[in-house]
Amino acid sequence: MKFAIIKERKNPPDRRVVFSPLKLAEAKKQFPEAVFKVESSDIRVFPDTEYKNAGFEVAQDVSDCDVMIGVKEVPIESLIPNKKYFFFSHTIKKQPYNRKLLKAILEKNIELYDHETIVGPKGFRLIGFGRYAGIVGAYNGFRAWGLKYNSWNLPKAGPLPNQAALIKELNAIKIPNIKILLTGSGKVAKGSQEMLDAMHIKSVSVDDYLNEEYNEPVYCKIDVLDYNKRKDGRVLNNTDLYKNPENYESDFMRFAKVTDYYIAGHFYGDGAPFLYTRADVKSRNFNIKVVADVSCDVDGPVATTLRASTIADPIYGYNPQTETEIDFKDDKAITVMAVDNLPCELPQDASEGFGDMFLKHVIPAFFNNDKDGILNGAQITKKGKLTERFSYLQDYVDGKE
Ligand SMILES: NC(=O)c1ccc[n+]([C@@H]2O[C@H](COP(=O)([O-])OP(=O)(O)OC[C@H]3O[C@@H](n4cnc5c(N)ncnc54)[C@H](O)[C@@H]3O)[C@@H](O)[C@H]2O)c1
Repeated sequence: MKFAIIKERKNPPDRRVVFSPLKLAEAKKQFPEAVFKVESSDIRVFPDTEYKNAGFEVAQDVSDCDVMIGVKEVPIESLIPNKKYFFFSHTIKKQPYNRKLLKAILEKNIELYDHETIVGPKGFRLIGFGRYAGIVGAYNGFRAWGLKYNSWNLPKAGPLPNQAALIKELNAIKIPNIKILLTGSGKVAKGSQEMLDAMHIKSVSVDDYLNEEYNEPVYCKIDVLDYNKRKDGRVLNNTDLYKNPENYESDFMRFAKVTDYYIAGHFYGDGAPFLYTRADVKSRNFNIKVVADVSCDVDGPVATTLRASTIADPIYGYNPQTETEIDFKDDKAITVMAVDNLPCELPQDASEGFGDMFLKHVIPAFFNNDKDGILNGAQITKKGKLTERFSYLQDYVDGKE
């Protein structure tokens, strides 16, 4: 089996790669029978020379390989017919902008496997970048705070080499005695928490957070049952909320009253109460000044997020009275950082993590007859047709919806 690590061609460029030179060497060691070839790239976070030095062939032409492994969508003109491809295709939610791509994949008899559709036996995704989003999101929020209040001037995350460098920057500034709220219990929240802990910011309980004053910065990490309550007053469990969101209402304002900097790292389930609405933000009890919205559900549960922002221009202001965007430095503004592709700002670490996940969960399937059904479950197209699991995309491909 011959695998190609392909060049990213999407714009703006994504510097991540599925295998760093180090992880590719690990893959080769574990699977000596596999051949790995690297397509030359001048935008990848690891230069060609590092792959060459690790003993891999780097070439302009990888059309002799069987399996093409990339990160983002491959432009139609670069798709090589009759190959297997792995990348984030952004087609499974019928995204209109990628309809032509999926059509071309079928026409070119390509077997498409999407990183998003690679799931374990319980249906959980095996490839995800939440942790890196949480790491960069927390950092970007502190950066936004410094710019808003002219208290420090942190560099952007993208040009810094790795998480350790972000932590070094944060540890060189003096955070005032603010209260920091973090929502979520998954990978994003964990990534943000890593940063707060690395800054030695004290973690406090919900009760203390709501009631105590501190002469140091503190943070509180909360989950769904902290910021939602059942309308009938009963206290049940997370599953009850996931299953019956209509029985709940938001209990977020008690946190908004005391919070200065809010990091949104939760997963928002459809039908759940909004954490805070535009009306809530108008309240005198809403004291949040900076929001790093990593969850980034636009015009929804975190009402200050009017739109996703970009790595190039990550920060904007929200005017609570007019419910519109203003300069984030304006006195009236709540400052919002809502970049929706944060892992791209940490390409080196995210690539190392990508390789770990891909080597653990996907590469073995090529050599064990796919005994756990990883490839079978993730496959979107086969012999010019949609697979059964993805047959719901037929109308989308045909341009009927
Ligand atoms: N801005 C970015 O660049 C970026 C990058 C990655 C992820 N995200 C977003 O961040 C959010 C969190 O991602 P993650 O990787 O931490 O997710 P995750 O899958 O690791 O964690 C989700 C958590 O939510 C819980 N959960 C499951 N169903 C739920 C429901 N109905 N309501 C509330 N909680 C539920 C799960 O038990 C789990 O603890 C997602 O909305 C994701 O799209 C944003």
